[in-house]
Amino acid sequence: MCNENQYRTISVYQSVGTVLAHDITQVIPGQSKTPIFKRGHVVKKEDIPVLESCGKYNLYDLDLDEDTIHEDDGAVRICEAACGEGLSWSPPAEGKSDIFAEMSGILKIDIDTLMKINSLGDICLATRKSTIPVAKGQKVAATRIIPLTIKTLRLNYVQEILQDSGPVISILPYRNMKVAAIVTGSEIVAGKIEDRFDEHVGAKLREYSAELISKEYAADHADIIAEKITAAKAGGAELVVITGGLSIDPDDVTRQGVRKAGATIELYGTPVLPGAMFLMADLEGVTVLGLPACVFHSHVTLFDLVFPRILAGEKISAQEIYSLGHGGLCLNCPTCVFPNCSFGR
Ligand SMILES: Nc1nc2c(c(=O)[nH]1)N[C@H]1C(S)=C(S)[C@@H](COP(=O)(O)OP(=O)(O)OC[C@H]3O[C@@H](n4cnc5c(N)ncnc54)[C@H](O)[C@@H]3O)O[C@H]1N2
Ligand code: MOO
Repeated sequence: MCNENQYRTISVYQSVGTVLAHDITQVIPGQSKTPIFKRGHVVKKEDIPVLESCGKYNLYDLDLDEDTIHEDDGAVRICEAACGEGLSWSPPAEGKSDIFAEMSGILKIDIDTLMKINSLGDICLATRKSTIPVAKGQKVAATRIIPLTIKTLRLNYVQEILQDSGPVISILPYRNMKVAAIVTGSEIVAGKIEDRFDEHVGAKLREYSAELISKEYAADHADIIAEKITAAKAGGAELVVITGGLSIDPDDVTRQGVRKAGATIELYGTPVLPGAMFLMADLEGVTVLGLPACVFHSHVTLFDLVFPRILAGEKISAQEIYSLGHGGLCLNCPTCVFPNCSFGR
């Protein structure tokens, strides 16, 4: 650990003229937690009662040698080593730097390396959950060292781990994707039920700036659905979304249509609610998603977990979707805070 001689203690009553070795925090329970004095502040007579009110009776007068790194510099060095492209960080306050997304996309965390770093015990790297969609400017992580100072060698070791692994935190940006929609349902084709695609699924495509290149209606016939899928691919779709017809009625023939189009069904049936009847298929490199009608009445479904990741270029396996059963139950809260909840995490 650190050389004891570097940590001289001074009574606050004799501290006038002392340069503060670190930010000093004032906590007012239930109200605020702010650095009331910053590192480098020169203590004045009138500061003494304020320091007392924060419960500070002694201060450090640090004398760091070149083998020792201050907490503020430590935080910055961890940010530099842990962050990939598309991230920025705040100047340290109270020894901690916050890390922000510089672009919208999918947050990726190298969980194994994160665990390695945090298991060292004197480094804190706290992140949001991997694979959540984040918007430009959102906080995604924060870091600090635990002691006030750390040996340079120790931080060099952290940097070596990160050099070997590559960035622990990165953002996969969304691509502009051409999406074709096929809305199934003979009742919709006949005009008996008004199509609500645009306000539900369409809104989500717009939210992520995906390009809706076509929207076709298909009655509940496998051949018609297959034709529409073939045409969507020929029309340049990179992703085909088909709604409805995915549960257990005789009229639910979307799956048969996908098969007739020649696509390979990678997944039908999931442990995620809403989204149990979700389908995922591949048609010569074009992803085909079957969205059960829950997308028309639930604010959030499995589609919200999968769609942004596809836009970011990720290939999601059936096995990964099966693993979502743990955390796969949406509680349909009156005020939805997704993705900041346990759904799909
Ligand atoms: N006995 C069972 N009932 C249900 C099961 C089940 O396994 N056993 N599965 C449930 C699940 S899970 C889902 S999800 C729903 C819906 O499944 P489908 O994808 O087959 O939905 P549809 O039958 O095609 O439509 C249901 C309902 O929604 C209306 N709809 C469909 N598309 C649109 C649209 N574009 N705009 C407006 N409304 C639309 C449609 O007219 C139907 O009224 O099944 C559960 N039930
Ligand atoms: O596919 Mo359904 O969600 O379980 O509504």
